[in-house]
Amino acid sequence: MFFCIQRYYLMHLISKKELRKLQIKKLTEFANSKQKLSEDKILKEKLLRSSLLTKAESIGISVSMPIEVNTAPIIASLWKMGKRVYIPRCLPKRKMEFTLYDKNTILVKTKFGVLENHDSEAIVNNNLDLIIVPGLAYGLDRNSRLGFGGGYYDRFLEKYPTQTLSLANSAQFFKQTTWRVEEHDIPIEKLILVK
Ligand SMILES: Nc1nc2c(c(=O)[nH]1)N(C=O)[C@@H](CNc1ccc(C(=O)N[C@@H](CCC(=O)O)C(=O)O)cc1)CN2
Ligand SMILES: Nc1ncnc2c1ncn2[C@@H]1O[C@H](COP(=O)(O)OP(=O)(O)OP(=O)(O)O)[C@@H](O)[C@H]1O
Repeated sequence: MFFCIQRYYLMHLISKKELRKLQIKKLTEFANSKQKLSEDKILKEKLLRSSLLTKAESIGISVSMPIEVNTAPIIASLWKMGKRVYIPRCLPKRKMEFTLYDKNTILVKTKFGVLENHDSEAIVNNNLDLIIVPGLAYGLDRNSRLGFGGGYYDRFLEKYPTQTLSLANSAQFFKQTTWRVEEHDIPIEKLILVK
């Protein structure tokens, strides 16, 4: 019986690649809605009240693209709270590091479309108290996460384990993980949901 159920679920799991494509389409449409604006606000407020955040002094957070939860107002609040904010930058071999981000930082757009700090003198810190991990989809049953497919966060977190948190709007979260989770996929410690 157990094996039959397990087989049923395996047969109905979607590949990460397929779901990525579906989610990018869904999130692109959602990005233009009023609902997204209101959910961004709710998620920001919930995050700022969470104990993981209040306890953390150094925080890793990405500069969002339009289809992601808007991190600009979150970063502004973190600065006001006196937190040290670090943003990721991609390195060769799908590696990533975090660089200090303050009001004087100049951001450069990469080929992939994200803003990064490319200053060679930037302060690098990969030992952060908390990392807010971006994603396209999250599964509530396993705290699983699907990203853009670079494998940057899984590689990074394997080397520099720390507390992780993700913000999930209504277009990003799934009650069940309907995609094939792989061995290298690191679950997110805390998911903050819009509802
Ligand atoms: N806002 C934000 N920043 C982020 C991430 C994210 O998900 N969101 N990342 C989360 O991981 C990292 C960047 N993730 C990436 C994921 C995939 C590819 C990628 O597929 N690149 C193609 C080339 C794309 C092009 O040249 O246009 C490749 O390497 O083949 C690049 C970056 C770090 N910064
Ligand atoms: N820790 C790791 N060590 C080696 N390879 C890895 C590791 N994590 C991921 N990979 C490889 O990177 C590729 C992309 O992984 P995956 O599909 O999990 O990316 P993702 O989590 O969606 O992306 P991202 O973290 O950049 O948002 C896969 O080929 C995977 O095998």
